[in-house]
Amino acid sequence: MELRDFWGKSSKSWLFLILLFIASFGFYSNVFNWIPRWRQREVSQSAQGGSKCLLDRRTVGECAELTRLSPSSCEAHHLQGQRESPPLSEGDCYPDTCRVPRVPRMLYPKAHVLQPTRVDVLLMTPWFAPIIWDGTYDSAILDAQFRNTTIGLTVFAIKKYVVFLKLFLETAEKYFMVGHRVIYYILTDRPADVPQIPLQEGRRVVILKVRNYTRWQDVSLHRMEMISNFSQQRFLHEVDYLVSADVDMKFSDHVGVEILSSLFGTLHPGFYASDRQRFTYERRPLSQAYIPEDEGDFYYAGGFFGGSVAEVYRLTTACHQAMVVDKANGIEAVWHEESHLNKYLLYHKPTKVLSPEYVWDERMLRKPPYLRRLRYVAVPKNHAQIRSR
Ligand SMILES: CC(=O)N[C@H]1[C@@H](OP(=O)(O)OP(=O)(O)OC[C@H]2O[C@@H](n3ccc(=O)[nH]c3=O)[C@H](O)[C@@H]2O)O[C@H](CO)[C@H](O)[C@@H]1O
Ligand SMILES: [Mn+2]
Repeated sequence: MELRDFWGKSSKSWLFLILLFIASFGFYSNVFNWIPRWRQREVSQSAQGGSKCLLDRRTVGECAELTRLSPSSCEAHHLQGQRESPPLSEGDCYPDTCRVPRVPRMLYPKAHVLQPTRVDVLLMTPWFAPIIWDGTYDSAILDAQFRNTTIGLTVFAIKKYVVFLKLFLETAEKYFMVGHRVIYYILTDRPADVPQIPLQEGRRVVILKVRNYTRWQDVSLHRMEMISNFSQQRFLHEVDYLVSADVDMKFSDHVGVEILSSLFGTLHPGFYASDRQRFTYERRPLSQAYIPEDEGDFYYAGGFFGGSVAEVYRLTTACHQAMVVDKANGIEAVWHEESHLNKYLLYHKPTKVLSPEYVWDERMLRKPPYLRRLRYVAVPKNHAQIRSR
């Protein structure tokens, strides 16, 4: 082969080789670039299973809650509808900035600044949490605000208390969170005795089998532990808010999303007008539920409380741990888990407080005129008979 020919041919080969090299370099450098991106994606997906929302330091559970209500906020960082493992740190959600609700165009009567909706009852706690009374809110606005929210209602029906389930569920279908997604979590030792009730669309029953206890007080006390455990196992992944309710009650009027907030408690119907010295708090310093005479905001009922799953998880875990300490010290708080609930809500101020409209007992109490609606009321029960084995 002549030299010219060689150079003629080989320069073409060289050119071809150089081009090939450049092309494959470009390809591989992209591939190597993608690898860290893959890794990053894996990390961010596992971070979703971790404990923080990367975007704004809110707990991920609350971020998921926020995502559903204000889709612009966290969505970029989280797969929609996917919930996270339990947020374990405190102080990472600021009650008045947790949620900025977005609503569509709506027509409703304008509020009048110089015409208070109620003048006969307290509408706000000293820490600016609304107290929920009839006439103070507009359900249409709230329903829009809380659209796409799923509410879990936990109710225990252990041993003979299964008899209360039918009326409880039937009345809940009529009055509880109508138009919203609801999961009834029925915690029972007798799954076969859970009645079948026709449910509206978007609502379902989940039966969770749990153990029973000989003493009724232990059943009541262990509710905190069980709610705490199930919050971690499933509630955090399945619902936005949790409401814990006694089963020996019935709904008798609207109970809707006006109650929902990070953490809410209900004014006990027997004590809403009392001085704090008369509250039946635990008064023995040995108990973890101890509250001194000169402290206390309200006396809250053990039979109706709730909040975001993250906050209910914190509350129930703290109350359960306090009860474990009490047991080790050989003391049981005077009103069982209700005493611990009151201690917790004294030092973790609820973001909404429900008026006694939300827990009432018509046989024990005379209805005052300012109590316009009775929404959730006690069903008569024979204590000796129903609490026996
Ligand atoms: C309306 C209200 O605020 N009620 C509270 C009040 O008593 P109550 O006298 O209403 O207590 P209770 O007998 O209703 O027991 C509380 C709940 O525990 C469950 N249960 C209890 C026993 C049993 O054998 N099986 C069973 O399933 C059931 O869901 C029941 O509703 O004080 C209790 C603690 O002393 C609790 O704080 C209740 O929440
Ligand atoms: Mn009860």
